[in-house]
Amino acid sequence: MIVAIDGPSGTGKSSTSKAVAAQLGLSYLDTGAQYRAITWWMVHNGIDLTDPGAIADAAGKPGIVSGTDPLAPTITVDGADVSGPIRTTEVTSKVSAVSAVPEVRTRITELQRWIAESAEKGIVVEGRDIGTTVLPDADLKIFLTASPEARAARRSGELKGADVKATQEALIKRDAADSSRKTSPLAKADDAVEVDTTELTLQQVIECVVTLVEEKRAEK
Ligand SMILES: Nc1ncnc2c1ncn2[C@@H]1O[C@H](COP(=O)(O)OP(=O)(O)OP(=O)(O)O)[C@@H](O)[C@H]1O
Ligand SMILES: Nc1ccn([C@@H]2O[C@H](COP(=O)(O)O)[C@@H](O)[C@H]2O)c(=O)n1
Repeated sequence: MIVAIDGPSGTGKSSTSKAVAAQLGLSYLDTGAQYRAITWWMVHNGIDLTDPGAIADAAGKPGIVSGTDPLAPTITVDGADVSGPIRTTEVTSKVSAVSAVPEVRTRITELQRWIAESAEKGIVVEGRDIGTTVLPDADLKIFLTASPEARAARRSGELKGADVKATQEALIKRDAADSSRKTSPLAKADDAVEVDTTELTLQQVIECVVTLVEEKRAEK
């Protein structure tokens, strides 16, 4: 069972995917963490992120490993735990420039496909292009949405009182960059089920996705 969950920033992909995977005994892959990890490495190593050529040249250098236990997901770069550093505002503001570079996407996509193929009990993979590009044959594709206001309120709550307006502007800017890049942009696959989470609690979204997975399992 391969489940692809895509959608814009702050729609609840990570929270939902982790909970669904844990509940159903599946592995879990946070593909955003991989793009964040490669971005962190580039910042750390002084790569000029305004130069796509420099990003492309460096794309193959960091060794990125994702742990896929939904109860304790991990991400390392060259053996170092970067789960904290990849969540800084600096990495968040720079990740779209790195993830837009085709050489970065080719490398990370290969890694994601290998991880999905190796997941013996099945996997929930979340990101922006999983249903369209990475795993177009996934058994179930979900596209989560929510209003910009709801997403900004959720993120500001998480960032302990961050300004809601500034948070909303930042996430709209990141979504615009991710949706407009040439190589595998953020997009809903034609056969994905769209779930608008604006008026739903996280628990309701989890239940909805669990039901959809169980229906697919019953069909197989
Ligand atoms: N339906 C919901 N109702 C209220 N809060 C929610 C809901 N879904 C998720 N959240 C909260 O919103 C925040 C963002 O959720 P999450 O990190 O899962 O989103 P995401 O889509 O993975 O974001 P990103 O793509 O930026 O990583 C978290 O604090 C989460 O607990
Ligand atoms: N499949 C994906 C997943 C993510 N990205 C890029 O990574 C950024 C961070 O993602 P988060 O889910 O951790 O917020 C995101 O803004 C994209 O630039 C991607 O390109 N493809």
